Amino acid sequence: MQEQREENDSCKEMPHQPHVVSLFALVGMSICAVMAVTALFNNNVFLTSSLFFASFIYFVAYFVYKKYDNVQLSSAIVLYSLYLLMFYLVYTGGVEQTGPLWVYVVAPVSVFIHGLKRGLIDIAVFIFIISLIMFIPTDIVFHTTYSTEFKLRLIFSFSTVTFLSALYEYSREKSYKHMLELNFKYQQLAHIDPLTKLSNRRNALNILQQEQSRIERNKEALSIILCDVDHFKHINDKYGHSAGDAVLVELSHLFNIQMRKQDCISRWGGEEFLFILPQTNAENANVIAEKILLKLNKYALNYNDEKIKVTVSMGIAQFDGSQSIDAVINNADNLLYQAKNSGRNQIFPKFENNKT
Ligand SMILES: Nc1nc2c(ncn2[C@@H]2O[C@H](COP(=O)(O)OP(=O)(O)OP(=O)(O)O)[C@@H](O)[C@H]2O)c(=O)[nH]1
Repeated sequence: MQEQREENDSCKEMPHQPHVVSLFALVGMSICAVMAVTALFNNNVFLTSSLFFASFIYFVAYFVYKKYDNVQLSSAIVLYSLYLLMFYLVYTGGVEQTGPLWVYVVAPVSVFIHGLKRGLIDIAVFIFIISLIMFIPTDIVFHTTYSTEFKLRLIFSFSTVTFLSALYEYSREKSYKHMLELNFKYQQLAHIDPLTKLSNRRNALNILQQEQSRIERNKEALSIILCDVDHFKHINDKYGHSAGDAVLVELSHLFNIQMRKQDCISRWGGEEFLFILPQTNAENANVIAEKILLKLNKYALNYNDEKIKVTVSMGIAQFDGSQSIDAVINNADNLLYQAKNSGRNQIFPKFENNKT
């Protein structure tokens, strides 16, 4: 149970930012539409229709995201239609050979959408194709020619922008991962007791709340055991505070061994522990509590060559969903108090099979 409830224990891949992809689609759609109108005024019919078509494709990308929530398909449409538009602009030269000026958009968009590795592979393929388009001489219609200086400078300056975009993306990914790690660490600190590494009181209460709704649905029994170390002050006074700490850590290991995987063991406070036992009635909880008591009675904890004998007292309360969590905890607390008052090293309530 504890394992399942532990917060994310690994840093996930950086997610694509769906909203930014839809924004790319909107911006692409608007810019292409404006450029198409400009080309229309310049009587460039072929460019006008190509840009209107590109604008429509960006609209499709936006629609796919909004209607079907398909970010991957929407990203692919945005990116590869951008590539096709750039190939077209480099091939034809656009208006007065200014078409290649737009290729710089490709670098940041590629690494943003596909991440560093895949983005750089895409860009390498892109550079290869525009080099082919520019350097391979052809007299096919609409193919424009550029000076060698222009072609080389375009490739070099585009590579520089790619390098800077990759650098930016690298530091963005790094800080994102660092942020996830910090987030994980603080979540751990908020839920785990630093000394024993058990769930803390807050986490135990969360778990009880979740279990309460489950019990209400499934009508299953759940028991809690409130367990307090006997005369712990005496252990601290006799062996020192560090020894007291070591006792708490050792007890936590021992409880972990005795309990089932679905049970939750938490440090309720000071020298007090709370066990949450799902699908367990009070009688069965008593069997587990008995096992712990017997184990401790035969056991002495080792601390700096000293053998420290430890006993615990426990109060068990069954939770059937009709009471409040506070009421069940109070019930267990009262029973623990009775166990203490009856001489400690025992469990309350007493059951038939209670050997103490
Ligand atoms: N070493 C150590 N001691 C702690 C910690 N938290 C609480 N304590 C000590 O636990 C002791 C609890 O003492 P009491 O409440 O009198 O209880 P007790 O001595 O166990 O007596 P009973 O519960 O009546 O059997 C106090 O001395 C606290 O200082 C901790 O994290 N480490």
